[in-house]
Amino acid sequence: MAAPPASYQKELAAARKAASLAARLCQSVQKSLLQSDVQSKADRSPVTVADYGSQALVSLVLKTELSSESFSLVAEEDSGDLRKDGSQETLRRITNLVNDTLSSDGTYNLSLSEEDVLVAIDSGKSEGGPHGRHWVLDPIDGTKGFLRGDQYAIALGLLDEGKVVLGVLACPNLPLAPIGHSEIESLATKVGCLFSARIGAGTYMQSLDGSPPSKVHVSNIENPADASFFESFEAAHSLHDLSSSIATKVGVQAPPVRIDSQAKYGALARGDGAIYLRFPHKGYREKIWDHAAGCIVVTEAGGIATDAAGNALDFSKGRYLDLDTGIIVTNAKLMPLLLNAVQSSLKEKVQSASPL
Ligand SMILES: Nc1ncnc2c1ncn2[C@@H]1O[C@H](COP(=O)(O)O)[C@@H](OP(=O)(O)O)[C@H]1O
Ligand SMILES: [Mg+2]
Ligand SMILES: [Mg+2]
Ligand SMILES: [Mg+2]
Repeated sequence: MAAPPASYQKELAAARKAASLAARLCQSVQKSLLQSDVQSKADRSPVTVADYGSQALVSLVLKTELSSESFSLVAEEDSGDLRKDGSQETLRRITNLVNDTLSSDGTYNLSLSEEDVLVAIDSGKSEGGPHGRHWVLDPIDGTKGFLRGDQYAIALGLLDEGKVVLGVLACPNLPLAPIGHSEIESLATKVGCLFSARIGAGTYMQSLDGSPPSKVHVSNIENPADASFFESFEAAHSLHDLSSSIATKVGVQAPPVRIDSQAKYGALARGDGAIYLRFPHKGYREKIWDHAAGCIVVTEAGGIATDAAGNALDFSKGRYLDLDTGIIVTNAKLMPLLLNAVQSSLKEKVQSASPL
């Protein structure tokens, strides 16, 4: 008899637990961020004690909860810089953060040494690929937003035979109420959302402090004039001019909503806006941890995510996404219009760049 199809329920519960704990660690750091908490990586992007602490925690919780022999994790950070001279104080701070978060939760009777933390961080070095199961983690997506006190997410997905089968997005600063409509945003709005999705089972949102989950769905807007769109806050991450030309072409009237991280996918999954456009500068290669969890959160809520050529995102090629320019996300009704506008704006961009 054939084995029943995997339901991934146990894995999803472990992923929720891991991301919620990591969110707790990140929140405590964001409240009292010190100058010495922030380092610069070799590519000059920022990394903080919270990125490292979150990665160590998630890796530890998954291993403890699932006790599976073959554990593979594809994650953004590694311990290289932490092992260098002069990093002892940073490593001590990360170790304290991880241990404090574990003991505040009380579920695990664990106390980690500095070496344990380095090993936990480095268990994220897997190359992923088309076979078997691989967890995919961005311990803090939107580190620049995190540093500004804005949006960020802990993004955790699971690949099985190259496909994303579950995803969890913890967004500690995302309001529970819809965003993008300034008239209903107020300082009193409660924040902290946890999105979770399982293949074939839909997308749910709950508050990070433990409200019961409720099912969410993408916007069913058909007329682009009623749609609003999301893009990166950082102009260095996505071409704002290009998305503005696409939005104009398709008939969007509202100004872009610019927020950091995969919180964009979460907000889209619950219908806050109808479109997400991402067009990195030439030569940038997208990493799977920047999209795996977000992608299933939005597709299980009824959305579609493709590259600029309309191809589904392929997570089976290792640590990088192999795609034609850009990522576009919207509902099934708007996708054909949006794809046309994308193609036409990209053509104009090439024509205006080439010498006469
Ligand atoms: N030049 C660039 N172009 C596009 N994306 C970039 C980039 N430099 C960094 N990124 C990615 O953009 C992510 C944040 O996305 P967003 O702009 O939607 O907030 C970063 O994730 P991290 O913050 O995890 O490093 C990083 O992986
Ligand atoms: Mg990221
Ligand atoms: Mg990150
Ligand atoms: Mg980073």
